[in-house]
Amino acid sequence: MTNPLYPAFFRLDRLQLLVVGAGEVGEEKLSFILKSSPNARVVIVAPWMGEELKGLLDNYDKQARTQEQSPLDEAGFGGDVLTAARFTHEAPAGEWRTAAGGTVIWYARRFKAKDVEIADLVIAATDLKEVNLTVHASAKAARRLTNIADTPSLCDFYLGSIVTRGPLKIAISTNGQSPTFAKRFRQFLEAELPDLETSNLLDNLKTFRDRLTGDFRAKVRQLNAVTNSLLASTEDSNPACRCPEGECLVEAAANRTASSTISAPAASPLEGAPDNEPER
Ligand SMILES: C[C@@]1(CC(=O)O)C2=NC(=C\c3[nH]c(c(CCC(=O)O)c3CC(=O)O)Cc3[nH]c(c(CC(=O)O)c3CCC(=O)O)/C=C3\N/C(=C\2)[C@@H](CCC(=O)O)[C@]3(C)CC(=O)O)/[C@H]1CCC(=O)O
Ligand SMILES: NC(=O)c1ccc[n+]([C@@H]2O[C@H](COP(=O)([O-])OP(=O)(O)OC[C@H]3O[C@@H](n4cnc5c(N)ncnc54)[C@H](O)[C@@H]3O)[C@@H](O)[C@H]2O)c1
Repeated sequence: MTNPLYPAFFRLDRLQLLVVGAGEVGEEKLSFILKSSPNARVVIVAPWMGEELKGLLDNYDKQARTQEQSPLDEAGFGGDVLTAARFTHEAPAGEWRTAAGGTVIWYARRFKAKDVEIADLVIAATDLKEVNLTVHASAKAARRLTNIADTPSLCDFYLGSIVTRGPLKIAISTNGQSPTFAKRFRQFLEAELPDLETSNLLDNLKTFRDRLTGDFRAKVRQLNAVTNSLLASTEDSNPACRCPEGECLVEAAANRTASSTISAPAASPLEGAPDNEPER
């Protein structure tokens, strides 16, 4: 079977999400969306909201009130913080904020075809096939990207299982064949990738990258050289070699990269290292 899916990483602080349905499936989808993108801008339309989802949103809101809000966008690219879209002539039944600058606004009523107009991305998560089909038809007529939860044949995009380790984001899909495998593989990767060390490794690599001078090819050569050991350790199938000196792979790489970062002069210390092709 071929697998022609094309992954991309959305900035949900810059896109407006509409979620139709706020029961069990809505809670499942939104919990993963907000876990990965707590700065998302979400409008929910559903006559009622499940207690679990309410509890989740209340928790985000409580944190937002107790923690200092980060006024600038989380991704660190700068740019304007966009305000959440809303149906201006209607009173929402609930409104929640997150410490990361996200907003969730709930309108307690049935879905209307025009609702899709405020959104870039539309997710239907109701238990009623005819409602999901109406959402699909309205969203597609307005050329919105559409996910009809748990109905692959109607999805423009699938939601994936997500691993976040600092700046590293890994999205997993099984092309719709086994969401349970996607979940298990996420759990496997989460256990394999220690949070702090993976973040440190990437932070060190950024520092190293920022210090590099020279032309593009020279930079690529040096970055390839300093990251080469990551692959070198995995090439050995002996599991003992994946964890040299009792450290896990990423931990060891983070330590090695930290010393390279500290000692990296403007000119390459790594001349003569393997000249790998840039992975582009
Ligand atoms: C990854 C994840 C992301 C998320 O939801 O955010 C996600 N499903 C998750 C869990 C999960 N979903 C289901 C179970 C029950 C066990 C089982 O069936 O396996 C479990 C496991 C559990 O809950 O433990 C039921 C289910 N799901 C779909 C169908 C319909 C069908 O297959 O035809 C049915 C049958 C419904 C029924 O029988 O009524 C379809 C889809 N589910 C997808 C995503 C998309 C494909 C992803 C991919 O390419 O792999 C796709 C195509 C569309 C979409 O929804 O975007 C999230 C894991 C998050 C995590 O833990 O990390
Ligand atoms: N991933 C999964 O497959 C998964 C996850 C959780 C639960 N489930 C199963 O699915 C079953 C149903 O869960 P669910 O979330 O689909 O149903 P649900 O009954 O929990 O929630 C339905 C939601 O749709 C909303 N809704 C109904 N009519 C609407 C309309 N016209 N416009 C807008 N919103 C409308 C309701 O207000 C409610 O918020 C559960 O019993 C559970 O067994 C599956």
